[in-house]
Amino acid sequence: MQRTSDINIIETRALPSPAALLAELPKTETQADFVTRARHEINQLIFTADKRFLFVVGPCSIHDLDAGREYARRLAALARQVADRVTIAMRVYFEKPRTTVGWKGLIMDPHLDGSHDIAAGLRLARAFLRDVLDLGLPTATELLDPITPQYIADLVCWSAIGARTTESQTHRQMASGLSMPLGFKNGTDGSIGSAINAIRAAAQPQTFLGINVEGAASALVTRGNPHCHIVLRGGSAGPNYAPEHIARTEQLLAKAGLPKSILVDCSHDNSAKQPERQPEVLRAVLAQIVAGNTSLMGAMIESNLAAGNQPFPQPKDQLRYGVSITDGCIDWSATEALVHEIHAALAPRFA
Ligand SMILES: O=C[C@H](O)[C@H](O)COP(=O)(O)O
Ligand SMILES: C=C(OP(=O)(O)O)C(=O)O
Repeated sequence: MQRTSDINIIETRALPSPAALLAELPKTETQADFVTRARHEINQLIFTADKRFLFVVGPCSIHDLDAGREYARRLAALARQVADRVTIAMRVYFEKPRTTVGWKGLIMDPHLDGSHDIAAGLRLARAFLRDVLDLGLPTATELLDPITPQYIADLVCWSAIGARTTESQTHRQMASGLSMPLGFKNGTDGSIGSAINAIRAAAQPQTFLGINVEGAASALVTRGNPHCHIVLRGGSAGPNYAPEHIARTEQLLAKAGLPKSILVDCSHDNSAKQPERQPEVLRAVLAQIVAGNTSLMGAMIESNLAAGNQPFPQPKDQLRYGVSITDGCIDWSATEALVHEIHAALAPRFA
């Protein structure tokens, strides 16, 4: 008989079930309480008149756990200094969507060598999330593969669906079952409509194919996630954080009957992929808030210990410490200065 399936599958590697990984790396009661409180606080910031600002900041991707932990320690200390006006969540990004191909993140290729040891990647990701939570820092990540959440979502305080997947039904269904506040990015072409449709779809009950905690193929029936909002990240036509873009987004949200809650990603097409331009985007957002805007709830920045990025792939022992292997980032001192700038800019709101 002619073979008609698996013609292009070379190998199938079994993974531990989510239940097995959760048992191996359980969360503590303290971590569960912290995640619950952080999600609640972020929801307050995004969906109510709470005056505090959500700042999602951290590396474009985590590839070196020691550098990631050093970054997290510094960020946790900084977060405590500004907590009265700014809630900081760390970008703990383990899954990278690629325009064509490239390294797909720590979960997919933790050894950075193309061996794609996903079981190790899931284990490292889970352990790292626990470490960040133990520092008292809320965790933020992009959820890309629809199976990944079963392994790590219990440790995630805020999540994003990226520009390349906001239009995907699979991701909207997944979002409808997630327990944390979640931002849908506008499309890479700049389309706001796909993110608004995504928020509406994710708010509805959905039934979709996935795995249960034992790893068995299952139909997952969701309640709908009421805590989804838009993230403006610019698009191929240019940035979308200026007052006219914000006003247009507010109009479209209102027309769709959605809360006017917007987070601006200062990176990607909002900074023409030039990391050093992120501060100017953030300052433009702050200026709008100071001028009275009430729909801008927060911002995101890609930041690392050191500035820029480095070519990848390259031999692991030649990688520079604290430098991104995906998108370029601003360095620690610029990040620290920006956080204090946000805190100072918000002073009139709290006067
Ligand atoms: O934030 C990360 C990148 O912009 C995204 O993963 C796409 O990267 P690429 O265009 O280099 O593939
Ligand atoms: C991939 C990312 O962003 P976007 O989906 O906006 O390109 C990201 O924030 O890492």
